[in-house]
Amino acid sequence: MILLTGGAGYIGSHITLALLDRGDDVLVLDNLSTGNRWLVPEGAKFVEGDCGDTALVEALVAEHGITAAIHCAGVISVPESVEKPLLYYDINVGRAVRFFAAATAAGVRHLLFSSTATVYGALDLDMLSESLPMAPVNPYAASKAMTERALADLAATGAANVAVLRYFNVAGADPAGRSGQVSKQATHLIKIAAEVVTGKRDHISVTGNDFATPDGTGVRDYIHITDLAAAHLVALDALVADPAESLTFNVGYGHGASVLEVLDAVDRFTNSRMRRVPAPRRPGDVARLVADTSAIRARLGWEPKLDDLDRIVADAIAWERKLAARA
Ligand SMILES: NC(=O)c1ccc[n+]([C@@H]2O[C@H](COP(=O)([O-])OP(=O)(O)OC[C@H]3O[C@@H](n4cnc5c(N)ncnc54)[C@H](O)[C@@H]3O)[C@@H](O)[C@H]2O)c1
Ligand SMILES: O=c1ccn([C@@H]2O[C@H](COP(=O)(O)OP(=O)(O)O[C@H]3O[C@H](CO)[C@@H](O)[C@H](O)[C@H]3O)[C@@H](O)[C@H]2O)c(=O)[nH]1
Repeated sequence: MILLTGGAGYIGSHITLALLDRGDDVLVLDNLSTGNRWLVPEGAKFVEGDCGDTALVEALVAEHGITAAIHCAGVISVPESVEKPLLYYDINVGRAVRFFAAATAAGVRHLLFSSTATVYGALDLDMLSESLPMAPVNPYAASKAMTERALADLAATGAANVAVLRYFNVAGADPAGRSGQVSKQATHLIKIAAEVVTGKRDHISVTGNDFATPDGTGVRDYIHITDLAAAHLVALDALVADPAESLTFNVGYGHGASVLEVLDAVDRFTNSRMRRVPAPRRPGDVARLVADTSAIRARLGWEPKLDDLDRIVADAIAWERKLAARA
């Protein structure tokens, strides 16, 4: 049985689906702070609780014979982290460390952690490779970098082996429509654009047009959620196959799109033009984040299947329409 925190959220629910699809047993632990109970896929066990609750985590590991843990629970917004830094250190460092301590104390030997491309900071490079030093420039990124460091130190003791996956910009939804992103206050570009398409909002703000990029807007490496989820399965298998090895991988496609290119893709899909309103840069934002993906491809044999911005946008909008019909 695999323990997965944050499984009532966007990414965790898709990883749960991927694990269940291949026949693994999954126990989801989530405090529903941003997640939704109805997003936890049927077939997974669910416990409502905090990942930093040591007694609860130890009891769950013992009761369910947990062998591996995937830690997706966390707070995720760069601008919010600038406003509320200590919340980010509390949840993404404090509670994460307590979670890993409790899990390993109770006997879990394989750990997988949701990290982020933003740990690289504001390097002006075409591609970011895992060999670069972490240089976070906002509290969200710093919180993830600290937990990465704690896990490296833990792995060095031999208590567990660890896979750190540095996600680039995750978007889209399960192609079968079983899950997708649900946000009370969306902050992600493609999610917000999809809300404009369904009429939940009347415009999109383009936050910054003076970055050092070809069209002045931020460039990101958008990856389909289904490809991201698949990376967790192969990473988990690698941890189990070689308990002496720990791994750190970028998970992206290796090419970027600007904000304007993303909005063009949405307009292509709807065959209309959404209202674009210029807005100031958001605090903490960097110009460009694009993955060097050679390591995960070479070591894990991971290959994307849905590497297509139009496909990502189409799946995001299909999910948004489903949510709108549900409301
Ligand atoms: N969305 C992205 O583009 C992206 C990119 C890089 C990394 N990440 C990381 O992926 C992970 C998942 O992100 P997401 O987009 O699915 O966000 P999300 O908000 O949809 O999911 C997070 C889940 O964690 C739960 N949670 C939060 N604090 C908790 C706690 N203390 N105990 C138990 N559960 C708790 C929430 O209720 C929610 O269900 C995060 O760690 C995030 O930093 C996301
Ligand atoms: O209404 C909006 C929202 C965003 N943007 C821009 O769109 C780009 C992408 O922004 P967003 O979708 O919010 O993603 P990021 O700020 O890049 O952060 C995401 O991607 C990171 C990995 O790169 C993750 O670590 C974070 O958790 C996740 O929120 C940036 O240039 C933003 O300035 C806009 O122009 N208008």
